[in-house]
Amino acid sequence: MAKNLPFKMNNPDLFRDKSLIGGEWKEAKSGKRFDVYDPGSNKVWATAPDNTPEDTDEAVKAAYEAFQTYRKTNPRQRAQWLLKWDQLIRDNRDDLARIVTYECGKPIAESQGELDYALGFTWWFAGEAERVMGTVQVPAAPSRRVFTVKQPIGVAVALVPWNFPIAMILRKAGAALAAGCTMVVKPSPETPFSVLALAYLAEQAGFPKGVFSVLPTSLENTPALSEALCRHPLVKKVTFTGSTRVGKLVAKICADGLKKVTLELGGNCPFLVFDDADLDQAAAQLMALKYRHAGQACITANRVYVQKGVYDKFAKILAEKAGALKVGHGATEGVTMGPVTTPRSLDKAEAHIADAKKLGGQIVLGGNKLHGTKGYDGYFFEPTLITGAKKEMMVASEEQFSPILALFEFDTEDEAVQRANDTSMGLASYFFTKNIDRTWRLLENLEAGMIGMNTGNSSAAESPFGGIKESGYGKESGKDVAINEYMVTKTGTLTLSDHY
Ligand SMILES: O=CCCC(=O)O
Repeated sequence: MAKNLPFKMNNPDLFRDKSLIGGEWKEAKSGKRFDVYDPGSNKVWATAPDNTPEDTDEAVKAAYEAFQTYRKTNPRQRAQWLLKWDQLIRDNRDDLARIVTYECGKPIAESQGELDYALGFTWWFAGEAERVMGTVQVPAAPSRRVFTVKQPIGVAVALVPWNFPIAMILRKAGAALAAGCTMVVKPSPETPFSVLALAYLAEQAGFPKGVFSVLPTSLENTPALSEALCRHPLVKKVTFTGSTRVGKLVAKICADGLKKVTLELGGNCPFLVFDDADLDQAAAQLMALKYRHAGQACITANRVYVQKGVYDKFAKILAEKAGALKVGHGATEGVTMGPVTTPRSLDKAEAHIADAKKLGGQIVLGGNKLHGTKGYDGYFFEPTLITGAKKEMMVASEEQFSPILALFEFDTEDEAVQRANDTSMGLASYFFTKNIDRTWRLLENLEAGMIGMNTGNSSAAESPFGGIKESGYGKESGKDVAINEYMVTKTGTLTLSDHY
């Protein structure tokens, strides 16, 4: 199956290019397939079945049928399947990383890093499966006893993005499968194969047929197929990671069927650097956060506010570090920044640069599309640094999702907080300071679901992940909160007839 791939695999069976529905590998009912491009070369490297709404009913019904027995499996059994899945993913880490690189462009070392991060979820949720607990209570009515039990909610649908195709799936599926739910996944059209490979390994791990199904679809059919899944009466839970615009549509559609929803949406995250910060630490963290996957993470630093006294020095450190990035195909040895994943991101990046220039920003590094120039066929954009950024610029109000780093200057802490919070979104905020009082004030005053304090990386299986404001609702990962997203709580009340 994998013989015409542009890269070698240690385990060729891992490459799957059919849908997995109720334990069967299938073509779409229409028989149509769509092209998947390598963003590093702008070439089609494989095709996948182009499912449409007519394919959804079979997948959901199979998941519903599987749910009837899976919901009753012992939590220890579910933990054992999750641990077996975890081990198989670990054993196939390097092959999976290669697929991720050809799907979304990130350098191999970053794809491997994504696998290591993602394996935290299978491991963590294996533990969570056995620790779901209810409560027992003596209420005000003396002859009664009240208790709660938690049960899996039913068939869950996951609508997942292309920027972290392995991690986003394992974060959602780990929680759902630990809870006793079955899941139908609609991967992004850019990244079907990493999810199908995970599905193959889930089968090998022993999960029963229909517990984990995958329906790839093209960009053209994504809205209709997603809507059909969200509207299906047997679907009880929808989890979505993506833009705030689409998240609002998902919430509206799911409201019709009163489905439980988790939304991980846009970020527009601020990153504050105070005069007393360790600038080398702040710069190292910012480089990893901003240029990781060419700026395409929901929690990336979108607006970097630097206090007046260190602004020029910090800009100089960043220009040196960003200037040293090696841009190229993610599979090429030594490359530290790959392409953006879709050509649409290049258009947006160019619009942001033109707007920043018009409003007086200085492009101190990069600023140009490389795609179609100097032998770059893929969707490459130069690592870019803009100084003199202003709040009127597009880079302040829109998520860049490209390797553009915009530096804004601020004077006081109050001003920094006001500007950081001046957005409809609230996913993550970051700050760098050595002042402990300020640290506590900022933790309380910044409007975001996750606060990075002298760090640009706070994502981990053990930590609740999720935003506030228009960055969505619900939590993924972390103790209790994430698995609860896939459960319902039932209250039992017992009256004792011979109350003492
Ligand atoms: O892009 C969103 C997810 C990034 C993360 O999990 O750290």
